[in-house]
Amino acid sequence: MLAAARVLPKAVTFVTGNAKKLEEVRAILGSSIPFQSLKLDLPELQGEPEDISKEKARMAASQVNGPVLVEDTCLCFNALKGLPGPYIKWFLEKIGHEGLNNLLKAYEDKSAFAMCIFSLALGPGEEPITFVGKTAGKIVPARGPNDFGWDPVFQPDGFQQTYAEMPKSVKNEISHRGKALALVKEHFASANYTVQSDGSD
Ligand SMILES: O=P(O)(O)OP(=O)(O)OP(=O)(O)OC[C@H]1O[C@@H](n2cnc3c(O)ncnc32)[C@H](O)[C@@H]1O
Ligand SMILES: [Mg+2]
Repeated sequence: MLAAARVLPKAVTFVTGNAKKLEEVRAILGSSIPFQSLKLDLPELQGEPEDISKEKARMAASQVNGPVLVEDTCLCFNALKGLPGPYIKWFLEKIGHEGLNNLLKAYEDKSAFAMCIFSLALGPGEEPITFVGKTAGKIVPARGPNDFGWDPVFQPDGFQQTYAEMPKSVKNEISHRGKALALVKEHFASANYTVQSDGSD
């Protein structure tokens, strides 16, 4: 039985400063969840990945003044007990693909996992709901086009190609982001949200 419909004042806004993330979210969600997007560089927070994602959603919801979806992405090296994790953005920016490989030079274990945590806040002051997707793999010397973050150095388990080398459709099928969004879709399917028709502002 479907839960009673929760009426949202407007469509959910996916907030990100990253055009590549938005491209993947659009490709994965298709028309399954109607959403709009807003390019906003939210602060890079510190802490546990789930807390970071939730806090991002709280900040986004108060800025948008409505329902928002955000995500925070981590790249976690098992030999480094999960680091760089949520700090991968700065590691990538400062030391690049080669530096990421060098971080693991001292270790035999090159295994890693990519993790995406989406948070949905239905409005300002509302407790965000999180959806986690993880894909296991290993860190390899860069291969493939360099158009999205650390894609060239992450080779998912069971594949001979890095994320960067594989067709986008294959990445989206198996990726951390694809898995997290499958849970977001399930949530929307069961939550039965409706959007107020006169809610434009
Ligand atoms: O505005 P937001 O959504 O925060 O966008 P961002 O680019 O700041 O993203 P994060 O804070 O989540 O930092 C994650 C870093 O990992 C990169 N990244 C995220 N998803 C990726 C993916 O699927 N493949 C490769 N790199 C990715 C991204 O470019 C950042 O450098
Ligand atoms: Mg960010």
